[in-house]
Amino acid sequence: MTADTPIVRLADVRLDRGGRAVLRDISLDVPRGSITAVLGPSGSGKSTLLAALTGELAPAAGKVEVFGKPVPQAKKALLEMRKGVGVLLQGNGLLTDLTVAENVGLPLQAHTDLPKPVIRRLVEMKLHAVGLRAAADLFPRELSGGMARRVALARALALDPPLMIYDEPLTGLDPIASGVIMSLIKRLNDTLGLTSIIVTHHVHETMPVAGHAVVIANGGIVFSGTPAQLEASTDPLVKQFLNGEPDGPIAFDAVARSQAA
Ligand SMILES: Nc1ncnc2c1ncn2[C@@H]1O[C@H](COP(=O)(O)OP(=O)(O)OP(=O)(O)O)[C@@H](O)[C@H]1O
Repeated sequence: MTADTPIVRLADVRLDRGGRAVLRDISLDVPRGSITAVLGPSGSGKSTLLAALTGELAPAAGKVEVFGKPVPQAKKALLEMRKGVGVLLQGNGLLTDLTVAENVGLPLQAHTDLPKPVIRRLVEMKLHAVGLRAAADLFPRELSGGMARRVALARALALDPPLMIYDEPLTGLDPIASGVIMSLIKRLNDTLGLTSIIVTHHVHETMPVAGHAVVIANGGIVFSGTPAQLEASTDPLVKQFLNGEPDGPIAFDAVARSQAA
């Protein structure tokens, strides 16, 4: 992989779920060091796209490459690739019986042979990176929603993955905590030299930190460009999504409505 190789590349990808195509003709390059926002209304296929990047879902057509190589199908090779991909899941996934430090240390214990004092030191560094060093001995129930998200972020960073994927990182957070998380995502990306993909429907909170935005709707990519280009777009589909309008070319609640009618 050269410095110019995109960290993630999708070429003419089709992704199926339950025997039907959810996304078609998806082509996308994520350059090293960038922050890319993948936006789209509920049910548009954001999680499906994520599943393709982490190798949970094999493409029905086209190529999905991470770190310059096709995402492996074989279990061992896939696990190896995943060590390089930090994923912040929607639900945080913290284990309630473990302290903050123990939660953050889990990936290091599972995937390295490092001695305990080294793991402890690395955990301290990760907690410091998210501004929570003082919370090391607390249990998840003692944390606010924003703190818990930051602990989950520290854990996702534990193995120093070059690629971070954030799945709806703002769900359930108030505006202040949301602002903290977004600036943290940006700061970590820039200071640690990461590449970040943020999958979200929170357009307005995400645009200030993103360098590139992709909107998926109606089974494909309907916009790809800078946040400024997104803001200036006159495409009715993009405008409907940005303005949160129920009526327009995006049929995002078509099923619910026809059932309700
Ligand atoms: N395992 C599955 N089997 C069948 N259909 C599925 C499966 N998973 C998702 N789908 C369908 O694929 C489409 C895209 O779903 P997906 O969860 O990727 O959307 P999303 O954009 O992540 O939505 P949200 O923002 O609500 O999480 C939906 O129509 C959904 O019903």
